[in-house]
Order: sequence, then C-alpha cells, then structure tokens
Amino acid sequence: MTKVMLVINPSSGKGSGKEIQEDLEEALGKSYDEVETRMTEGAGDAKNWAKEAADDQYDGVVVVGGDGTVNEGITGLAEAENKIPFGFIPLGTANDLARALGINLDPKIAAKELADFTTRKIDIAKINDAYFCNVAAIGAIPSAVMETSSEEKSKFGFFAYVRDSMRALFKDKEHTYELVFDNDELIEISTKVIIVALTNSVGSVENMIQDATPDDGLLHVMALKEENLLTELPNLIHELNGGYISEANNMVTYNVKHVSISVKDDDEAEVKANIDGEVGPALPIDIEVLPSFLDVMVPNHKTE
Ligand SMILES: Nc1ncnc2c1ncn2[C@@H]1O[C@H](COP(=O)(O)OP(=O)(O)OP(=O)(O)O)[C@@H](O)[C@H]1O
Repeated sequence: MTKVMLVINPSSGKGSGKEIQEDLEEALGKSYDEVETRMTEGAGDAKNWAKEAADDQYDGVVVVGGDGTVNEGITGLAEAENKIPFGFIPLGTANDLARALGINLDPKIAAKELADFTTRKIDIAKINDAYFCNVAAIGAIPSAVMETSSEEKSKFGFFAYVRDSMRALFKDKEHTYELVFDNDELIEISTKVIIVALTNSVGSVENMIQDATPDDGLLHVMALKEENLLTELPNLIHELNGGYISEANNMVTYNVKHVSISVKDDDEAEVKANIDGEVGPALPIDIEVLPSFLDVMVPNHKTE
C-alpha cells in the first residue's frame, strides 16, 4: 500500500492550484494506491506537512504552489529524518527550479505529466538554519524584489520584479561585502547584488549562469561589479539576449561548495538574504551545498 501526500497552496498563482487538483489526484493515482490531499491555510503548513510525510514514511510528497511553497516543501524534507521523493507543480512568478528541470510551466500540463515520472537527484543548499533549492540573493535588488507585493506579482508578473530591480539599481547604495570561498579564498567586493544559485535559471532568466546544472554539486556565486553601471548596462542587456549573464564583463563568478558572506563597510547595516524569492536570514550568512540531497519527480514524457 503506497501513499503520497499532495499539498496545495490555494492562494498561489491566482488560486489555480484548486483547478488542477482533480487532474493531479488522477495522475498520482497511477503510481500510488492512496493520494491524501491537504490545502494550506498559511505560512508553515507546506513545510510542516512535508516533514510529517517524510517522518511518517509516506512514499512521496507533491507540493503545488509558488516558489515560497516549493521552498517550504523542500525545507520540510531537509529537516526530516527520512528521505522521500518530492514532486511539485509550479504556480509562481519565476518558477526557476521548474525551468531548470524541464517541468512544464503550464500547471495543467505539468499535473497530467506526473502520471508517469521518474526521480532525479538534485542539490539543495543550507543557509544558516534555512534551506533553498534555487537561489539566495543579497543586496538592494533582491530587497526590492522582496518588497514586490503578492497583488503586484499576480497583476504584473515578472515585470513587477524588473521594475523594482531597476529602481533599486539606480537608487540604493551599495555595500562592501567579504566573501570567503571553501574556507580558504577571501575576496572583498562593493556591489548592489550577490547571487548564490544552484541552477542556470534565476529570476526566470534561464541563461543566467552558464554550465550550472541542478546536480553539479556546486554553488554558483555571482556579483555585479559596478565601476560604471550605466556604461555596462548595454553589455548586460546583450548577454540577456544571447549569451550567459555570468559571462558578462561586469560579473565576477565563482563555483564553490561553501561560501560565507558578511557586510564589511557598515557593522550596523541589516542586510537580509532573499531565499527562493522570500525573506531569508540576515547577514552574516554561511551557505553550503548539499549535493544530490533531494529526489525530485520529473516526467518521463514531456508535452511540447
Ligand atoms: N490558504 C492560504 N491563504 C493565503 N495565504 C496562504 C495560504 N496558504 C499559504 N499561504 C501563504 O502563501 C505564501 C507562499 O506563496 P507562494 O510563494 O507559494 O505563491 P506566490 O506568491 O503566488 O508565488 P511566487 O512567490 O513564486 O510569486 C506563504 O508565505 C504562505 O504564508
């Protein structure tokens, strides 16, 4: 007798989770004898239930929601004693993990595709006492994105992020940060944004980081050097259109297993990391990759 827990956030993605409930229950019914569906009521439910599913030896947990809900599901599994397969249907704004894994961005199609799946190991990362599966971002731009309200995200989608990021880029002051890589190499950098990513796709830009794959066992650390942002902007836009952002002239990139980051120029500054699009821990932060930690359900057959 196998059973899977299906956790739906009814508030994510303009409430589209409920619309795919039946299709998803039917699809999961092909692999599991029992599908137990739960609707979240607020913050923490997805995390607690994913942990409960693992601890109570369910045979899988599938989460339906935006990046925040997916992060909660993964966090619950990371905190559990047992390991069980994790599936998700993306209803968010950026959906970077889905992009990196080739999970369909149309929730209806993604739900149907889960009728026949295999599991694939992916890396996640631990940041202080929290976890992320896609990206930790530090600086004025991520702060602006954190402040983008849910209503605006629903209304304007990705453009709300772009608008707020642009505002931050030109308005806010940068900090000098100290980064220590793999407890060995140390750099200082003055910047408005540092990104620590696990996959190629960040902020729904799929060509953000060259060669980053979900199971390469590496953290991809990127920072924007800002000697002259206005003259460098065309270069960045060029990379957005064709190449990889990580290869742009004004980007420094490092591939490491561990990084600690602190604010160097202002002891009083409260700089918070944004993890998978939600507010995360304040600096100083310590990030380590947990290689191949999670078994993720990916469809065997993809609809074009
Ligand atoms: N029943 C509910 N009603 C309202 N809010 C809920 C409910 N269940 C969970 N939540 C909240 O939803 C938040 C997570 O939303 P999530 O990020 O998944 O969706 P989103 O905002 O649509 O997506 P994204 O952040 O990717 O744009 C959590 O902070 C949690 O507090």
